[in-house]
Order: sequence, then C-alpha cells, then structure tokens
Amino acid sequence: MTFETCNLSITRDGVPVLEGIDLSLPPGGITAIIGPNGAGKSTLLHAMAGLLSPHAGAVRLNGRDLSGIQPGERARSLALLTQDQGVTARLTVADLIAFGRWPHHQGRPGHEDRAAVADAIETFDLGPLAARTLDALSGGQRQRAFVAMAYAQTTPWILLDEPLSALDPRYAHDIMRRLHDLSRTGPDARSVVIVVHDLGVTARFADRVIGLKDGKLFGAGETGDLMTSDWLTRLYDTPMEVAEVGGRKIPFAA
Ligand SMILES: Nc1ncnc2c1ncn2[C@@H]1O[C@H](COP(=O)(O)OP(=O)(O)OP(=O)(O)O)[C@@H](O)[C@H]1O
Repeated sequence: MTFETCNLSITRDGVPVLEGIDLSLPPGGITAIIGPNGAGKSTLLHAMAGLLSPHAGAVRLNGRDLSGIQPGERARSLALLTQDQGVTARLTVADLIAFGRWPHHQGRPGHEDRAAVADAIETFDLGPLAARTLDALSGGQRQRAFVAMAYAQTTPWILLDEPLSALDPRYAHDIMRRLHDLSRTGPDARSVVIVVHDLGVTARFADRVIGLKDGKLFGAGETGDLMTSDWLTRLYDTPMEVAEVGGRKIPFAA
C-alpha cells in the first residue's frame, strides 16, 4: 500500500502553507518529516490523514484519491495521532487504547478488538499502567499510551505528529525502538510517518526523510543520503554538522 501526494497544495485561512508537494512513500519502515518551525510538517500530516482538503492536487492511498475513500475505510487504513488529542484525563490507559478500536466495532467490541487492545498493551509495555487514569501518568508514559492507541487501530499506516515532544531521551528512544520494530516485522509490518524535531532520533531510526521548508518539498530520500551537514545547513538555514560516533551519525547545530 503506497501513500502518495501529487502536486499537493494546502491553503489555511487563505494563505498557501503547502505548495506542489510530490511524494511517494513505499510501505514499511519509518518516514520522518523534518524541517524548520512553520515549514508545514503538521499540515502535511493532517492532509495525508484527510483532515485538510487540498487546494490543488491530491493525496492517494494505493492509487485511490483519499477524498473518495469513505471515513470508515479511511479510519481502517490510517491512524493519526495529533499533538492535541483532547481526551479526558480521567480515562484509563486501557479505555484510551480501546477507544482507538471504535472505527472497527462502532460501540460493539468483539474478540478481535479485545485482542488488538491486549496486543497494544503488551507491545508498548503498558500492562502495569493499564488501569491507571491518564492524569496519573508521567508525560512520557502518557505519550506511550497515545502511541499504543494509534497502534491498536491495526491500520497499515500510522501517522504521528511530534509524539516525542517533551520526552526525555530514554522515553524517546524507547518509543522509536518499538515503532522501528513494528515497522519491519513481516507481512503485518506497519508503515510509520512521524513529524519529529530530534535529528539524532531521525538519523538513528528513520529509514526515509522528508524535508520541508517554507511550505515546499526541500528534499526526500534515504536517511543516510540526506543527513549531511550541507543538506541540513540549507534546510535549517543555520550551520549544522554531522558527527560520526561509533558508526552512528549524530547531527547537531554547529
Ligand atoms: N489552523 C491554522 N489556521 C491557519 N494557519 C495555520 C493553522 N495551523 C497552521 N497554520 C500555519 O501554517 C503554516 C505551517 O504550519 P505547521 O503547523 O504545518 O508547521 P510545522 O512545520 O508543523 O511547524 P512546527 O515545527 O512549528 O510545529 C504556519 O505558517 C502556520 O502559521
């Protein structure tokens, strides 16, 4: 199942924020969307999820225009985790994750739904926290629960808008490692698209990178090919270096 944007342009409040974005994402692996603040990363993710209608161009899932896919089928094809989920803090972790199954059961959960919730709780190591309410979790634990909710939707595509913000390195790496594992496990592998600011995490875990700048596609390709000081310096308009430590590339602002 490929995800494409064809000459995608998005206007918000009459102002163009994305222009002529052409992308083709193959299934599997992690794709990181990076770029300066205000470049249009969240806008692109929301457009890919069908929450913003294109001003021009199209988003295509497996060759089909997203606008022609019914909401139920869309919800079974892709899960979007936005920055502001707006759910009540009194919800338990297990209820939150079960909530993600709604498009599948519409209020009448069955065996498959319960199995998906149990799998998400196990995959994201949330067993000891399952009965806790969201307001009784640390920021990192809460983020993990939200990512698990997206995972429990068992969609081929998982779109995550800055799920690592406010996480310390241990939690950030923990979530990325889990996403990395589930994006390459055979026929059930999920395809993950993630908006991220942490370039260290990107260099380490992303298979592909999409760079956005001023609402335009700055570049897209294999992470190893793009993570160079020259490309990052031009993307961020600030001097960037890429150090190599223990065989790993570590980008940083010089
Ligand atoms: N709801 C909205 N209404 C109008 N304009 C918006 C809205 N949301 C975002 N924008 C504008 O669209 C542009 C792109 O914003 P977007 O949030 O997609 O960027 P971003 O790359 O995700 O930024 P950041 O890294 O700061 O989160 C910005 O100029 C922003 O002001």
